[in-house]
Amino acid sequence: MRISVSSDMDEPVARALLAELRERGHEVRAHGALSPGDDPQWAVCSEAAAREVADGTADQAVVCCWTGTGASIAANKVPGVRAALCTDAYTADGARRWNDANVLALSLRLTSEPLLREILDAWFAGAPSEDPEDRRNVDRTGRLDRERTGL
Ligand SMILES: O=C[C@H](O)[C@H](O)[C@H](O)COP(=O)(O)O
Repeated sequence: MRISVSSDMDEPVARALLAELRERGHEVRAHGALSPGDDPQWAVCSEAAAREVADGTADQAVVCCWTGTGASIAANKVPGVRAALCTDAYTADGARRWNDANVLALSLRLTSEPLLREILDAWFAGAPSEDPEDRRNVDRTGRLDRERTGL
């Protein structure tokens, strides 16, 4: 899978995320503090990673900041993006299953390396639910994108 990764801080867990994704065979593109010369501000690098999902350059993205809040807010402003701030594996599984989330947001502060691996296991094992009610909910969030973009 092609995964865009952003972080506003060059923290050990963000480096571990890059390594873990590469070890799992993903093609990784880094943004922000993980890419020399990039603007590391969370609003900028999270948007850059999320836009790659929206335009099809990436299949998914993982966006990180200290709390995960700014990264998830910025990513969710990009039409077509459904970013989920996940602090545990159960939430990551639900985000893929029920919300068809295509961007994983992580807190650099809360996510230890073992927890990171659990979250990634659940995220990549999860597939979107085919339950019609779940689909209706996800589709309805697309209506908000259309309202904002006029498309
Ligand atoms: O939501 C925002 C994030 O948690 C940022 O990572 C945080 O604001 C970083 O703050 P500073 O750059 O002041 O350390």
